[in-house]
Amino acid sequence: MANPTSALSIRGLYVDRGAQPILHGLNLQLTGGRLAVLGRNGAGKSTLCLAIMGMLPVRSGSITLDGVELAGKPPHDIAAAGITLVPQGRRVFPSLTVDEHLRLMEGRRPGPWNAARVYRELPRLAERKTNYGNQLSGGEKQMLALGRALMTNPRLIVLDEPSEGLSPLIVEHLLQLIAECHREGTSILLVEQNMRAGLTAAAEVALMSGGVVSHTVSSETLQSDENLQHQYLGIATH
Ligand SMILES: Nc1ncnc2c1ncn2[C@@H]1O[C@H](COP(=O)(O)OP(=O)(O)OP(=O)(O)O)[C@@H](O)[C@H]1O
Repeated sequence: MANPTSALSIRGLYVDRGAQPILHGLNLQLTGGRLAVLGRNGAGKSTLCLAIMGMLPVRSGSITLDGVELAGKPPHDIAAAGITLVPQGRRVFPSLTVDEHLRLMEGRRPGPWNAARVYRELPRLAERKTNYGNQLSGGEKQMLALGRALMTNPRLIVLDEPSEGLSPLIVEHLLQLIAECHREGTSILLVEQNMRAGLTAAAEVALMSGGVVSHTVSSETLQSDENLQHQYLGIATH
């Protein structure tokens, strides 16, 4: 039996980038512990992730975690509330070592994750402990971005396209670790263009286009509906 997970509720979210409106009254509910958000390039997925983390201003709307309003709060308050983001592109510092990245996050929130456990679960990082960010491969950077996020012992982890540019083997390893976090009670919001990764990670999928969530469907429904795949992910039907 999984531990109880936190509920994320987003209602009527409007977010702009510069003068351009990007999210247009987006609604999303994560109540079952794991939700994948799938959509094509430009659907607004990264904008959503950054807005949840307080890294883009919310024009209007509500973002709550277990009923506590977070919209309009700065990123450090949102991190303190237990949300962590694994950003698109990994954002690893070129001149910090693997170990320094992890130590930066040490002791932020109590919980089962510490550097020893990150090294145990991601042994490749232990081998690269003294290497600098700019010496890591794409897969190693993604492992570090995930390890660093886990060091904060999050209640909700938001992952923005973690599978981008990685081999299927590495993606599988990361998804296994994410599933383990979920079993321990962390809620997972996995944003992807890669349908396979999204379907593996969650039983429920929010389909995003044009800055809103248009449908929320089960992963079985998406898997069997080629029209939906074509419409939201641009996967060719035949
Ligand atoms: N820094 C920025 N300044 C202004 N507009 C931006 C910026 N970043 C993205 N946009 C615009 O916001 C819209 C949504 O982009 P966003 O990155 O959220 O989409 P996405 O679904 O994550 O796609 P991708 O997978 O390509 O990142 C796009 O029209 C994009 O051109």
